[in-house]
Amino acid sequence: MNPFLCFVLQAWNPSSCQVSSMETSRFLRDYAVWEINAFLWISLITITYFLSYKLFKLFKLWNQACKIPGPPSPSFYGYFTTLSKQNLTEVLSDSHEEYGSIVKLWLSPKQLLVSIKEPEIIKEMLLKAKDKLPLTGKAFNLAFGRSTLFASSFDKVESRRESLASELNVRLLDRANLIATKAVDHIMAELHQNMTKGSINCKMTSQHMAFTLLGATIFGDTFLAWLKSTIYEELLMMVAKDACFWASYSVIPFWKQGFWRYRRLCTELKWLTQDLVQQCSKYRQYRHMEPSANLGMEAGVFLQDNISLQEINGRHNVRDESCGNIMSLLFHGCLTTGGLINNMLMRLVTHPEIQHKIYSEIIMAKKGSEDKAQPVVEKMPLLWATIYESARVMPAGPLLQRCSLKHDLRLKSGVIVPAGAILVVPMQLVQTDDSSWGNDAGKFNPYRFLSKTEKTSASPNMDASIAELKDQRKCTFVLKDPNKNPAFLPFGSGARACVGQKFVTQGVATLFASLLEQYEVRLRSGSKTNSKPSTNYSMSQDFLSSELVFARRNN
Ligand code: HEM
Repeated sequence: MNPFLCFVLQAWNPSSCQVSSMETSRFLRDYAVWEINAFLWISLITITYFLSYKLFKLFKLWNQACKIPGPPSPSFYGYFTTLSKQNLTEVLSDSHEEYGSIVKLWLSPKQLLVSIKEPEIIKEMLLKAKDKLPLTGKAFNLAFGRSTLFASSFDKVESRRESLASELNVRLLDRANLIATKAVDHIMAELHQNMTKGSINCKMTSQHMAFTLLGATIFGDTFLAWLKSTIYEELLMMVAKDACFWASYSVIPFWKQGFWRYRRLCTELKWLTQDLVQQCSKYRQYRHMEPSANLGMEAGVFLQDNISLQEINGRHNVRDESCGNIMSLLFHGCLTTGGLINNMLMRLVTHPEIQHKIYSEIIMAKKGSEDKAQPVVEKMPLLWATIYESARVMPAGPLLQRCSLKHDLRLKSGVIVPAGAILVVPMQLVQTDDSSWGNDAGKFNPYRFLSKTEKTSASPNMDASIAELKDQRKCTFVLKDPNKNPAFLPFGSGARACVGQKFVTQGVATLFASLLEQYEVRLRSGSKTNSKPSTNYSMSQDFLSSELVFARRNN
């Protein structure tokens, strides 16, 4: 019988008054022992259940993973140690060659990576797997605070993605030319100034151009007039650089001074973002404007329409989330757009014949246009083809990554990828694969995105973005839709595809139309670079950070 129950029954018995104090203390000791035993048993059962569940999941993972082809693990710790010495894309390239279009790689006994190289299966996977790796969301969260655009779970980002996509692709696209032209004028003025110093660094300049283009898009004129933009750009890049490192700690490293220094930088960045948002709101109130009535979106999509400055100051949740979204978007946009601009500049200096043809195209398009001040980028197919080809040969990142956090992923081919496994698409392998791109897949050739036609008038089948060019031989080139090739993935695809694709390509086209009309871009003599960079899997840093000269044209 329960000792506590015995004690209560004895308490009803009058003779129990003579129970000695010794018996009472023995009873209390027994009772304590009983309670401790019960607690230990419950803990043991819970821990055993928890461990068995984990073990069951591990066996299930191993069992499901056995059916996916791939190289055996080099050690108990998987490929993790090997990958620090060898490039992951090279390892995946060898594995795909040996094991086919879907391969697995053990990163650790619990961490399975599945790589897919076949374009049709990739499309299917990118549609079905809607979550991103938890580490990515954690890094964004640590650096920029709560964000509803780059979180790992799809449920958290779905609605904000939609509102941003409609803002960028519906409301702003009509005015994308105008926004880019304003930003480009600003960039060109800075470029004129910098050229007095001689050459400029390609990588830094590209990043700055991307930052200005995006800032003007989100904040409009206010951004272009904002005095703190230079310090903001530096701080944004500093914060972004170390985000993954600090996020990789599973416990916050509060004992490290470096971590607190990093947190201070993050706070400073947030204050600056708030300052910029407030400048925008003041400007809007002063001009009695609707959000987005100015050139850019005036942070309207983030701040939600009709929120006044006082409200913004009072509603911390709205402000924190909006700031997180603005900072993460600026970071993602700057890094990717800067990379694309950098890559394009370098391709143009190493392929002067293409630069020359784009210049002829710009002059011809301008001659046929009524508005001489606005570059008519729709009439420049070679320029668009160069953008797509640059994005193809050197994508913004080596991998597209996804995961399905809750459910196993069943592919039509019969392969089942267990929940929680890391799914990756090796971008350089897919985008330079001979079977999708032909024998010259490794070469930079923008003409692969153009088809020749003898007709000089526009075909009725052309879509809006398709334009035509008459070159010296009077033949016409028509731009193909790059997204028709399932192996074209610089902006991803499926549920988490980039929402900025249309907008950013329009902006970059406007930027280069103005830039190449006014300048011929050359490598500074003596600047070190491969004259024809190859698309090997490790990008050449020499190639990416060369010194350039912008020589003014005599138009
Ligand atoms: C050259 C420039 C850019 C490139 C190459 C690029 C590329 C990408 C890629 C590869 C992804 C992941 C797609 C996937 O996993 O399927 C992505 C996501 C995203 N991009 Fe971009 N991007 C660029 C510029 C921009 C710009 C300018 C914006 C907005 C102004 C933007 C907004 C986004 C957003 C919001 C996501 C996150 C989608 C999500 O996680 O659900 N991107 N981008």
